[in-house]
Amino acid sequence: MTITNVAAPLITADAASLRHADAVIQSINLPSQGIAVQDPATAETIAHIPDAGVEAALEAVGKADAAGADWAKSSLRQRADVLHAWYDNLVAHTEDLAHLISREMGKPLAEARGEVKYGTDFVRWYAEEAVRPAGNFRDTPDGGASLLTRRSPVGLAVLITPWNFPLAMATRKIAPALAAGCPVVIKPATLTPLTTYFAVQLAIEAGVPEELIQVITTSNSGAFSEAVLLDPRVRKVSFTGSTPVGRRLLELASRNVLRSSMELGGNAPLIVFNDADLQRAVDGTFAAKLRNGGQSCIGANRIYVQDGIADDFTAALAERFAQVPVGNGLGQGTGLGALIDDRAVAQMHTYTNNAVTLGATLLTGGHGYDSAGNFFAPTVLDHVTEDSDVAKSEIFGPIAAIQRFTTETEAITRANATEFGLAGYVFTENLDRALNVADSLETGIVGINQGVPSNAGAPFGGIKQSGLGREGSSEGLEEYENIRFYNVARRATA
Ligand SMILES: NC(=O)C1=CN([C@@H]2O[C@H](COP(=O)(O)OP(=O)(O)OC[C@H]3O[C@@H](n4cnc5c(N)ncnc54)[C@H](O)[C@@H]3O)[C@@H](O)[C@H]2O)C=CC1
Ligand SMILES: O=C(O)[C@H](O)CS(=O)(=O)O
Repeated sequence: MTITNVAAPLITADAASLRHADAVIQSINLPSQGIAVQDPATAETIAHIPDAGVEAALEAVGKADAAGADWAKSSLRQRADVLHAWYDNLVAHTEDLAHLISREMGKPLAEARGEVKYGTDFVRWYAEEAVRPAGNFRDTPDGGASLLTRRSPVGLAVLITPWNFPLAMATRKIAPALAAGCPVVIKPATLTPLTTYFAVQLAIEAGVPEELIQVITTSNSGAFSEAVLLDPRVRKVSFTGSTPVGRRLLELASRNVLRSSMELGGNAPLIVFNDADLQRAVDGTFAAKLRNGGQSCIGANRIYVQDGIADDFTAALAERFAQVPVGNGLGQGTGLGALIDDRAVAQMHTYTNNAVTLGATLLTGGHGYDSAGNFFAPTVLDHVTEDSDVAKSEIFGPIAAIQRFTTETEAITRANATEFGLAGYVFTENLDRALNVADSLETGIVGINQGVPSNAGAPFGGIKQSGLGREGSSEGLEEYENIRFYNVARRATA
């Protein structure tokens, strides 16, 4: 099979939406011009961001550290009020944020609005969580003393985020850090940095102390992390991105024994049983695969379908994929936007060709477009073999790779045959089977008849080589807290 591009019409950007996005970009205070930021749908340069060196990064550490001294002394109510104000300001700018996300990352405007809802939910959750009383008073088992436990801010946190959810990955880290009383230095991906700059600008407008959140962008992220993670003022690192980079950051974090949160790569299995509700399984798989154009660490990567339902399922899924409108995320009705860069598109061609060469059947898609943008068609491959690259690698794109199975035990064994353990999915109308399979999956997250399991109220994170720690819910706050205890001697006074 050869790499093909087709001249099928792509949806173009709506002029008013482009003007809206570019007006937001103009409103962002970018301290200097260094690195070009491109629109993945058109290859246009839409902004230039600072290219900070080590000196500027360490200066940011100093500013955050200084601002953090007062923030650590703030009352829980003060922290909550500021986070509520930031939430309100973000929500008030939903359209600005959504247009900006679409412009710099490529996702359809409707999905970008969904990300704004998801990302702001983290700020609201930690505004509410900030005042939750934590700690307790207990007696030692043998008496004679009491134990008081309390929580304190872990200290200056370095946050490093990926390009695929430019707002949500930033707020999922900044909000709990602030709620716990910590200052932050955040380094967003240089592919999609503008949303972080804008969101932090809105935070300062809402009353977050000006120097408490420092944003650093740099073309040399390795030098950045080697400098800041070895700085004694830094006490925490929280990273979302690929497992190889996570390993490197953990090596650096080990030097000063930093508290570390790692949200890393995935290879999610999605299992459809014969007793699944067909429509529910197709809808859930469509969402789990095509959300964010498949560029999600929890995206359905290996789709296992039981023999009895497989023909109907694959035909229905292929029909859904074939109907997805492809084009500029700022266009009317776009269902799948541009992928983040041309390397991603080339990778989709390689994955498709490799799978078909090894025996897979291409049911729909499998091609790119004659365009300056990074487009690849929604693709469904059936009868994928286990030695195919798509069966072993994190696809991170709009390719549904379907494999068939016969027994429940076989499906679980194959699903767990990976070093990753972030998310998994199971579709069945049998409650016992759903919970038995969920219990057996070696993942931190399971979607049961549900293709989008993420929620600000849930402790998001992986096991095995998909990461350490959790983000979201009350567990996400503990990542930024030290738990301490006082042992108080007691004696009778009456
Ligand atoms: N577990 C999760 O929640 C998520 C995991 N990911 C994973 O991330 C990958 C795709 O996202 P990418 O941004 O391409 O990942 P990436 O790991 O290449 O980059 C992520 C961030 O780390 C920075 N970075 C890279 N090398 C660094 C270094 N040596 N020191 C400091 N920072 C460094 C990048 O500039 C970016 O800001 C996939 O593997 C995906 O599974 C992506 C999103 C969420
Ligand atoms: O970047 C990702 O893939 C996210 O962590 C997945 S989610 O939390 O947005 O669902």
